[in-house]
Amino acid sequence: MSDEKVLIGVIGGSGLYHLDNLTLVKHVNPETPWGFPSSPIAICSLPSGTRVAFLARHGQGHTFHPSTVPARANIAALKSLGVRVVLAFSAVGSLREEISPGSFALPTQIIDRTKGVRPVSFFEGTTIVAHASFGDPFSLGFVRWLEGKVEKALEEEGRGVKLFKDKCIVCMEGPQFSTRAESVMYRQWGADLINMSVLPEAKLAREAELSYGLIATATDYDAWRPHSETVTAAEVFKTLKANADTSRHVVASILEDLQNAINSKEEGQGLLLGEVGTMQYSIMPRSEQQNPKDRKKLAFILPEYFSE
Ligand SMILES: CSC[C@H]1O[C@H](OP(=O)(O)O)[C@H](O)[C@@H]1O
Ligand SMILES: Nc1ncnc2[nH]cnc12
Repeated sequence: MSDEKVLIGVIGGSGLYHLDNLTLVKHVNPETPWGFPSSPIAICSLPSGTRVAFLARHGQGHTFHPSTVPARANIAALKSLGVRVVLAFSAVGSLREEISPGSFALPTQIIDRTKGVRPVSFFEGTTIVAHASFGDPFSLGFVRWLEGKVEKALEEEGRGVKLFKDKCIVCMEGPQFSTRAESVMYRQWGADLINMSVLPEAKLAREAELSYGLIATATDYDAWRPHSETVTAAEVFKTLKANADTSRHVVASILEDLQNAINSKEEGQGLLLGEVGTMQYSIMPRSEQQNPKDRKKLAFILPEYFSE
């Protein structure tokens, strides 16, 4: 563990590769039992000194495609820096007319359409079995906290970006976009947004007992509209820059309040850090059969349960 703790982690998705509206303090590149993160992590700070650890999900040069993002290393590296709360950003397709490209959304549910090719658990390949609770895949306390703060930040920015709440996101495998039939089916399932990145990231954050919330930034209407062209990368790129500028503004304007909320006993324990302690009830209890090497590996993310 690094001795300089940073409580807040931000994961930037497509188009969001830096937080250059904050001051860069340094880069760190922690090696984890699951390898190195997608890119060195930038520790950035506000003028007040409040710091954030920023990680570009696809690497600085967007070199990882969605199925090969080293999500375990990313989450483990953030946790090793002291991070307790992860605010992730993602470029998403919209499955609803009212969520126009350029809108922001805070999902509270996920439908998994990944294809089993991504490692989804820190416990995979070990002698220790755990079943994390995932009925509410985002940290509801954190999401509810974000709603008002993000809305205020968007109003302050004055570009008219709307915020949608309580939405359901489909995570597909990719890297190709959906067919028209799939896109229509996801709407029938009740989904509102689609991306390729929220899983396994959200699952791994839960296993590491981190609070995790996603700000979904809409770039296109996916492929469900009968009389429109289907989505292309070129279409997505049109809104990426404006969405990234707004995302940076949101981070800068909520950071201080978020740090204070984490530090405040009442809000911090009750709302924001609701996942702390949850893995205690998820790990199968036959600890005498746990291989010491596996315990050491898992102690990297859950020292409370696996340190000697
Ligand atoms: C560039 S379009 C598809 C790509 O964009 C999203 O990435 P991220 O979630 O990291 O912003 C989507 O999930 C796909 O990976
Ligand atoms: N339509 C779409 N499908 C999946 N991921 C996306 N990311 C941005 N737009 C997307």
